[in-house]
Amino acid sequence: MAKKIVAGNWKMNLVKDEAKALASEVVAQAKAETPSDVTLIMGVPFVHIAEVKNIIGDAENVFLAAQNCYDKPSGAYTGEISAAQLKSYGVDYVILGHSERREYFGESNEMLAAKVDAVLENDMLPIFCVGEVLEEREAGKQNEVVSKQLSESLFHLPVEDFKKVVIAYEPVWAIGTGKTASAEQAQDMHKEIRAMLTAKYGDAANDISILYGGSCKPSNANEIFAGADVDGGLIGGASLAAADFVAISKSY
Ligand SMILES: O=C[C@H](O)COP(=O)(O)O
Repeated sequence: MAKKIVAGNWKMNLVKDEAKALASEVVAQAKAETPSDVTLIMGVPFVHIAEVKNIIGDAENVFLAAQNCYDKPSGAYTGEISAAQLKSYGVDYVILGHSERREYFGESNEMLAAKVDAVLENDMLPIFCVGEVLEEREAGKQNEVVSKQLSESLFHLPVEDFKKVVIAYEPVWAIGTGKTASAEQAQDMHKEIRAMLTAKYGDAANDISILYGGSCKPSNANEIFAGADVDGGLIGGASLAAADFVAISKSY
């Protein structure tokens, strides 16, 4: 069975004291309120990783994610961060292929395949984002787009590695826009994704967590998470308020 996961993506928000305060609130509230079968993840900017790791301490249900990494192991790549460096700070998950990285930093499916490999080689777990832009949705091409993203970045993996991947479906037109996919649209796409994974990897696909992302908040999480193939959420804006983020983790 797929694990229930609520992952926050702080994106490029918060300075040091704000990050420490938010992480402390999340850890305290999650301890008291998040159901024990839900994995809560904070996806934080690189500069906050050490502080947030320290705050998480030995909390049992809260994990740490980075928002990107480079695929090369080390060397003259000024400004980049390797998977091994992230691992050395105790990072558990790495968000890869977010639409903002695809759009603003030109990340291709091929580059992302190499990043997926680097993350897995360093014993961390990728949260791999897929999703279509508005024009693709309006042209009815969402299945084709997502299928290409999955096959070009993930389908080279042997099944034992593939089982470590978390998928996040984020329709780009719903990110930060306040426009959420309907619960039905989310479930339809998640079911399609599950079918694509099953066609490639068989029953192992049933254990893969497929998260929904895009204007998910306490007021709509319950309805979205009710979808049979929706195993949780990748939360942007609402992960910046501890009470909202933890409320979402109770929305199953
Ligand atoms: O990674 C998170 C997603 O981009 C969703 O962001 P949002 O919840 O602010 O729409």
